[in-house]
Amino acid sequence: MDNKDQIPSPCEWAGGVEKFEQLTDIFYKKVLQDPILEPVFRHMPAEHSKHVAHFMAEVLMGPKVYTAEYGDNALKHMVGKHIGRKLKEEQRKRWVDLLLESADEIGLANDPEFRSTFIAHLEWGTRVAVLNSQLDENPTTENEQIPEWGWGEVKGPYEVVGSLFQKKK
Ligand code: HEM
Repeated sequence: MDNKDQIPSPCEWAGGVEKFEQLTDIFYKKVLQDPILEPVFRHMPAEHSKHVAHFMAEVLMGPKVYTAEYGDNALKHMVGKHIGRKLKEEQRKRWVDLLLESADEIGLANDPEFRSTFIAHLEWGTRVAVLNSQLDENPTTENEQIPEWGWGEVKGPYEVVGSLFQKKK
């Protein structure tokens, strides 16, 4: 087997879909206590937290649970939820801060490699959400796939066994 087949996805490395459900569960409890974010999320449906967990896990190359829930237009549905909301940088920043606070509280994997790829996804995703929220129409086309976010430039923790500065062959 090619060695690459044994590399865990970031989702798997972090503990799978359940870990992301745990993360968003505590995160949205904080959101509803937060003066900057509460007005944005006050009408969210009860299942919102789970849906965001499923989306995040799928992006981080986990099982396609979000796609299974919404079908071929899953990405369009997700993007559509942000359209027209006119989100502000202050709200985006607080969203990221509270999510990272929640990650530490539930003991989400905190190795440099996982956190680096995770924060890169959050930076990208939240900035895209703010940009999309300024639009009045959904730019996503039919059947557009949910993006995949891998280990990126840091490679995975599988490369760091033994020594932090081990040379790659
Ligand atoms: C990586 C960043 C983000 C991800 C992965 C994400 C993911 C999602 C998903 C999957 C949904 C749809 C949930 C469903 O299917 O029912 C959603 C809806 C929503 N998101 Fe985001 N989001 C992100 C960033 C943000 C930010 C920064 C804000 C605001 C500060 C935000 C505000 C909302 C709101 C208000 C909804 C609609 C909630 C409702 O149905 O009432 N999102 N998001």
